[in-house]
Amino acid sequence: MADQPAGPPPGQKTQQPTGRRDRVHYLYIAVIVAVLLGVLVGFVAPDLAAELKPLGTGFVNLIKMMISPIIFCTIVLGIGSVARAAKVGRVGLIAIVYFLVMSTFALAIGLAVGNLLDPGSGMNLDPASASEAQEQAKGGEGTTDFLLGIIPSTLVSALTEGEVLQTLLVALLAGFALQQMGPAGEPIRRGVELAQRWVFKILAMIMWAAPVGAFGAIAAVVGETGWDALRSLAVIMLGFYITCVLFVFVVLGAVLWMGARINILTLLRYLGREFLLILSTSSSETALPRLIAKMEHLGISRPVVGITVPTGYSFNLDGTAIYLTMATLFIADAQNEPLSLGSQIGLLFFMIIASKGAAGVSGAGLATLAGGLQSHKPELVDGVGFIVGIDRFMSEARALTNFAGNAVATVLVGTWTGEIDSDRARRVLAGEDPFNEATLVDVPGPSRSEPGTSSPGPAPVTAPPSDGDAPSGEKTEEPTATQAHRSS
Ligand SMILES: O=C(O)C[C@H](O)C(=O)O
Repeated sequence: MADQPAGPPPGQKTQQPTGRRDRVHYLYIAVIVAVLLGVLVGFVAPDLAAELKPLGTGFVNLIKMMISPIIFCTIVLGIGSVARAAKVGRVGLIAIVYFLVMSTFALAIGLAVGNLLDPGSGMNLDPASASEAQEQAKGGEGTTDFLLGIIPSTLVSALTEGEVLQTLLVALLAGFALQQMGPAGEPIRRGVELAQRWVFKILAMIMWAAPVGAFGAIAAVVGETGWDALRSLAVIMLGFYITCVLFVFVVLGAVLWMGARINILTLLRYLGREFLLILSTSSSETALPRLIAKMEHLGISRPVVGITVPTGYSFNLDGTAIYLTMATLFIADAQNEPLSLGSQIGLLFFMIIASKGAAGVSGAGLATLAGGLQSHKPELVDGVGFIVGIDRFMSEARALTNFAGNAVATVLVGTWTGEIDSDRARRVLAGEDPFNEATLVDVPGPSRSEPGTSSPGPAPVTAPPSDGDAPSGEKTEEPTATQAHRSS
């Protein structure tokens, strides 16, 4: 194995402060217990279960309120990475084109599998509270109205109304304006970066309400449709996991082999420790600093890693993309509102844009789904409540797939631009040149928001994953992995 063993090396302490890690595990266990309790209540006391529905709706609303700030920060900072990527010419262009193609392909796969499995059909759920939105939607609007609707009444109302397209428009303008300001805009960029950390912290706090939301949502769904609900939820969950596995091994595997003649298994094995980390935090961003370090260790040049990894974390979230289309079809079918082919194509195009506002922190995929539906198919948005009970488990698969997608992207961009030392890559993947965890303290190069900027000396390490609620890219305020080792 090229990497060091997945567990802590002998004699060294585990890399995370265990107290914080345990908190994440408690949350995970709490969600599982809540889901089981919800199923029980749904079967035993369906009337009571119906009364519990607001718990799920409340949780979805909490998530929904986060969508505008998440999209705004992700896009504003993402524009910075794309602009910098574009400046470095070929590398940036190749990365951006690859991201667009692959994430669109992932969205299309989600649609295809959603159609194939038809997981929501037979649930016949009553979208009662969605009726108002439905009426609104059925009111119909022409193309002109639609286009005019993308323009918010004020710059800030885009952020307060929760309209995805309006938020995207304002975020794009803000991002490009910031770029044009050059160094003078640096304080604002830092402000947005801080705001992003703040927003992710709020999202992490909201995730602590997940057990309550999951309990209410599952109880209400099971109370309404009994075994059908469980069957449908099991089908979508299993279907999503299998799709992600196939996507990683077949799609990414084939592209990686054709593009770089590297076996996906050896790459995944090299990144084994990071996958474990993501599994325990349900957030791909927690492994971002380590991905940067490991890709450089693999022999990919620092500028390529510095451009591809951070930009990919904004624009290449393959797992989230698969989820967005698949979950939308599930919700539509569950509410007996199946989407026509035209509608599905419209959804695809909408999600190509909306998915770029997603982020690699736990719950972000659900927020993007809720926000996307709110803007594109308001009659479906309440249906997010049906799926919220199992979101924590979906989040894992999203995060793992997102991470694998960005690792493969980095190797491919490195290969296509001739910026990889192939001999070194071969040696590293063969286990002849193992990654040294100690180098993590001195990871040089960019942070998430400063792609492409390679610092001459050691840069402050972005925080190693410390808990499921810390977004990545945070400058460390806690001991880094190796600092923790050293001080222990
Ligand atoms: O971490 C990610 O990449 C995705 C996240 O876990 C999510 O819940 O959407």
